[in-house]
Amino acid sequence: MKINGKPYRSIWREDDGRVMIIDQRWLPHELRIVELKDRKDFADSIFEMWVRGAPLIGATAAYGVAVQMAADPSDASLKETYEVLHATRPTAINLKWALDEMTRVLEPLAPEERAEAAYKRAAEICDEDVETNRMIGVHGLELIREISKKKNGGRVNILTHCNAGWPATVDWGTATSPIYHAVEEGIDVHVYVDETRPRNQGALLTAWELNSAGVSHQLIVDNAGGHLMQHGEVDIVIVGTDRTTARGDVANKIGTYLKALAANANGVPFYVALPSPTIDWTVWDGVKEIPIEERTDEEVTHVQGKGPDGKIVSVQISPDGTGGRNPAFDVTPAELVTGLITERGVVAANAEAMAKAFPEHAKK
Ligand SMILES: CSC[C@H]1O[C@H](OP(=O)(O)O)[C@H](O)[C@@H]1O
Repeated sequence: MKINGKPYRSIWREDDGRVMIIDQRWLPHELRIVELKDRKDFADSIFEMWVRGAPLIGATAAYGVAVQMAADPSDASLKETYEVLHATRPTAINLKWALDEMTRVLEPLAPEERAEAAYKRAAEICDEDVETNRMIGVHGLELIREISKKKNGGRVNILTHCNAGWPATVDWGTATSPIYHAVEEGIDVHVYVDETRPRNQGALLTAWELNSAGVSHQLIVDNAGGHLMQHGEVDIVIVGTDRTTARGDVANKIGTYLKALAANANGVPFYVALPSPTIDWTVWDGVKEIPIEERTDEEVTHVQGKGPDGKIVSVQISPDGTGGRNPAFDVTPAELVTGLITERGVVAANAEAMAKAFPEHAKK
């Protein structure tokens, strides 16, 4: 996507070999581009959310393996790197998917061949993510186009939660890709952006990218979505996911489940933009089986923003002595999901439809 007219990906490798990211902790107020130099940088960048979003976490881990292979391509190093990076965040399955993929490619190679092969595969994973998300946009556009036609070209109101946009991926985003494709086609689209406490990925990142792209949008508090749906002001909900099970249960940022309940109660279609590396074919019941990351109290008791002097500050919003509980994700059961927007098309949220769309993964 473009920032001030200049195209960016969220992670890239410079011609001189350095791996660069946009440190998202400072957006939208500061664009800080940093090099990830060693394995610790990569682990810190994922755990501390300099980069975040399931597909981007996977892409970052892939490059983390490559940088480590350049430092030490031994079997022990490859195994330890898998463990170190895998331990950073538990919910997004793309992390394990990318580490498994890098291991699959590198394990059979002689150590001296591993660094070059790792960088090549990491770059492919990034390019594949971009194309996957573009296709999610192409298929999701159909849904928006249908609503627009039903409204005789009237404005299509879309609600999204957290940031499943360009900063959550290498490019395009997943939930935002259909939006960008619809705007490119000239469809009148308006996006209600959930702020998404506690880290406000919606307020800080989704609003920023939509603003940069000139897409009509308004920021809303997390608790306003149900009201807007009750009053017919939301035509479709499109969210991302960090892990979707083989039967279509969807783990996504905390609060997604509540939006799905409200959508279901008000007859609003609830779609999940789902790149296939985010499907965990090994789990069935998302509520029982998907590990939900618990993050720090401070993310709940404090909020970050730009102070009067323009500096980014974190302020305490709750009394001294008040602790917090901070589950970072929840699981929306498949029965609340209208459909899964994948790179291969819109698929019903059930095991049979998913296996048909991705036969290479269907249990034999
Ligand atoms: C396209 S995946 C985006 C997904 O990741 C976010 O979580 P986090 O910001 O904590 O990495 C959120 O669940 C988004 O929907």
